[in-house]
This record gives sequence, structure tokens and C-alpha cells, in this order.
Amino acid sequence: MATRQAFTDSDTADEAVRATCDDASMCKRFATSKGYWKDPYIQYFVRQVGERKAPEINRGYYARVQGMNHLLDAFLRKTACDCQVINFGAGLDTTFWRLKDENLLPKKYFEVDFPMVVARKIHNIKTKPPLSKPIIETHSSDSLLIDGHSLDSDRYCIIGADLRELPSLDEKLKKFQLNPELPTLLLSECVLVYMTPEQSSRLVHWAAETFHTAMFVNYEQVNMTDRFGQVMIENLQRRQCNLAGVEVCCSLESQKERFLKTGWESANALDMAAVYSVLPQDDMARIERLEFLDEKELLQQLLQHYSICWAFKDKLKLGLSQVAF
Ligand SMILES: C[S@@+](CC[C@H](N)C(=O)[O-])C[C@H]1O[C@@H](n2cnc3c(N)ncnc32)[C@H](O)[C@@H]1O
Repeated sequence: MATRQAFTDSDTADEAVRATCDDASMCKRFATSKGYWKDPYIQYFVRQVGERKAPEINRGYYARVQGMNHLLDAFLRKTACDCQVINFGAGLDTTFWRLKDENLLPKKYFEVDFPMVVARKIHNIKTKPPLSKPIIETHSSDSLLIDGHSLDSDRYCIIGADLRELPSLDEKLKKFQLNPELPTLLLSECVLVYMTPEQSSRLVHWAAETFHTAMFVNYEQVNMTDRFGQVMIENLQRRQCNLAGVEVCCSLESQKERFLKTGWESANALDMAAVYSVLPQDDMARIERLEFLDEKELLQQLLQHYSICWAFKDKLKLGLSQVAF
């Protein structure tokens, strides 16, 4: 009886975590509909623009997407795209298509998410030619491996796996030709916070052990010990969504420490208020004209509660320390 209860609880918890990918995509869909940035592909994953989001939410998403893209693109340029990218907990992310359009595709772009999320993503790809065509165009043979829980092509691979189960994750990535010798960028955008500190540390450690030249970029909450953080935690808990890893989100120091304790050479972290202030000023002026922002303080508070942390190890001496803001 006790075992059955435990199974049911953890299943409900995982379901709530999986649902967060819809929240992220709906917010991105709304912000792109307002013109914050361009994403011609997100409409194929989220059909409706959906209900209005407050201007501070849209600006927060703008900073999140621009911040992550900035480090991703800098890594791709540094390696001249002779590298691979793994996006952990990618959800319905559309970065593969952006990179293809911008001629910035790495040798192979991998995504991992729960099998149920991956199944939905693959269904959308299969049924929407604007999504499937770029994958077929970058694939050399006639046969493409697609089943319910994985898609494998020459340049793009989607894997259904639980990031907390490392032996199985490692086996699946290697089965789909992950190359430990290639410089590798690992991305996690609002993902590690749903795992316990031990589980996320093990994942980050696995990455440090597997690749000699790599960068890990993690976006998630920070400064969560104050009242604002407490309200965020309670709001999510009300939806059965537990921030199991919130302990690591105390400060920029605790974010960096996770990497420094698990085999990474160096780690940096900025809160999103700092990132916001260093994003290209001309585009910033453009987006700040899109919607009137009444709640300037609220935006500032929101930005101070998210961060980007990036860590690297650079055996090939590519100059990864220069990949920064
Ligand atoms: C908030 S969403 C973010 C999605 C995407 N990274 C973005 O920013 O648009 C979190 C994602 O992480 C995935 N995720 C969380 N824990 C995971 C785990 N243990 N294994 C696989 N995926 C996980 C969820 O299914 C969900 O798609």
C-alpha cells in the first residue's frame, strides 16, 4: 500500500513538472506574438496565442531567451560549429530550427525530455511540414529513425529519458552517436530546479566526466530565500509542482558551487537584472517601446530572482573563458 502511494505521488509530481513545458512555451508564444523576438516555429507547437501575459513577464522571457541565445551562439562561433549541443529538459523548444535558418547548426543538436513530452513534440514534427522539412533537408539518407519516444537524424536527435536516471541517459545518448571527444554545450533552461540538489549535481558531474571540453549553461531561479521567492514556491506548490532543487537557488554562489564541486574548471553567474542591463541596447530600446510598463519595480524584482550560470572546462584550449556577456 505504502509503495503504491509513493508511486502515485511521484507520478503526480512528474506530471506537474512535465506541464511546466506548456507554461514556458505559451509565454514564449505570447511574447513573440507581441514582437519581442521572432520565432516562426513556435506556432506549430502552441497553436493559440493564448491569454495575455503582463509586460514584465514578456520582458523577463525576452531576457531569458536572448541571454541563453547569446551564450549558445558565442559557443557555436568559438567552435566554428564543430561541436555538439545537448538541451536537457528542452520541452517544446525551437532552437534547432533557428540555428538551421541562421546557418549555425552544430554537428549534432540533441534534446532530452520525459518520454511523454518527447512523444508530443515528435507528433507535432511528423504532422507539420515546416518542422519536418528542415530535419529532412539536413539528413543524408532516406530513412529517418522516428518512433514514439525518439527521433534521430544526422543533425537533430530527440530522446525520451529521465535526467535523474544517468546510466540509461548515457546509454541512449551514446546509442545516438553522442561523441565525447567533440566540444559540447549543455543547456538547461528552468529544468534543474525540478530535481533534488543530489540529482542535478549527479547530472552536472556526469557532464564534467564525459566531456573534456565543454560548457554548461543553466538558467533558473536565484535569491529564493526572500519573501518574493517564498511566494513563487507557494504558487507552484499550489499546482502540485515542487521545486525540489530550490536549495541550490539561494544565491549566485550556490549556483556556481554546484559546478565547482563536480569537476568544472570555472563557473560564472549573473542574475537576470545584470543580464538585462548588458543585452544589446538598440534591441532593448525597441522592446521597451512595445508595451507600456507600469510595474518597473516588479520587473526588477522578477529579474533579480532568475539567473544564468555558465561553467566550462577547456582541455582543447578553445578560449571558452571568453564566452561571456
Ligand atoms: C519549465 S520547462 C522548460 C522547457 C524548456 N527548457 C524551455 O525553457 O522552454 C521544464 C522542462 O524540463 C523537463 N524535465 C524536468 N525534469 C526532468 C527530468 N527529470 N527528466 C526529463 N525532463 C525533465 C520537463 O518535462 C519540461 O519539459
